[in-house]
Amino acid sequence: MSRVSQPWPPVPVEPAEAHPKAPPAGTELGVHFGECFGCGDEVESGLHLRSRVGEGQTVHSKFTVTAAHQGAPGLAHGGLLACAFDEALGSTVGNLLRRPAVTGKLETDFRRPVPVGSTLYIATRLDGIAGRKIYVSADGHLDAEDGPIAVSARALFVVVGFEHFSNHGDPQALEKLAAAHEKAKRAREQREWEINP
Ligand SMILES: CCCCCCCC/C=C\CCCCCCCC(=O)SCCNC(=O)CCNC(=O)[C@H](O)C(C)(C)COP(=O)(O)OP(=O)(O)OC[C@H]1O[C@@H](n2cnc3c(N)ncnc32)[C@H](O)[C@@H]1OP(=O)(O)O
Repeated sequence: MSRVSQPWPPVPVEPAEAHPKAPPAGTELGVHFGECFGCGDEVESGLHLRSRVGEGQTVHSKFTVTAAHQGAPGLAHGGLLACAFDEALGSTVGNLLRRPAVTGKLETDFRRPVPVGSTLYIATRLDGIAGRKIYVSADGHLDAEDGPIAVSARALFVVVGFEHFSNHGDPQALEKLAAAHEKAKRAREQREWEINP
């Protein structure tokens, strides 16, 4: 079986410019939702993926594989690894472009086994935009930022309106989340004012 992939992005794209209010390089990105399986603090067996903005429309994420993430004994489950990429890619789109978007397509290449106890360093880049379609890809390096690539992924995210989440998800939980974000934003602005009135 050939490993040669289709051209990427598969359609002509515009360069993906980061939003003017996107967090700058070096920013540690917080948890976007405590109950998120990918990054949430409240999910004990979750991935607890952590991300930092890199230079030039990139984000660097990492997570450590635990026994809760096994498929074969001692090895990470492929679906769990795909989940880590969904989170890393989605966080890159959400934070750098600041547009609500959902995963339309996610493709993964599993190149090396990922043992329990290892840390996957995921480097994600924005590849381009075509209307509502955002193309993004990532490489997951084993145990170091420049370690061997164990998994690669490419995804299409589709921009949606906020009603996507209220119509199809849990509107009450969404309101609570929006209120918590607003509170955190006000606290941040207050701190910035105290430092630099
Ligand atoms: C102000 C914001 C501030 C943000 C601040 C940052 C905070 C942090 C942010 C964020 C962190 C988040 C981290 C989480 C990460 C995890 C993400 C997930 O897991 S998302 C859950 C899984 N995905 C779903 O549940 C989608 C389910 N699918 C759908 O709802 C629809 O199918 C949807 C929306 C994807 C598309 O439906 P349609 O009716 O709106 O649009 P149509 O016309 O079908 O598609 C639009 C275009 O996309 C193409 N398209 C859609 N799906 C495709 C596919 N599978 N393959 C190829 N093309 C596809 C279509 O061909 C069309 O292209 P043409 O415009 O005609 O050129």
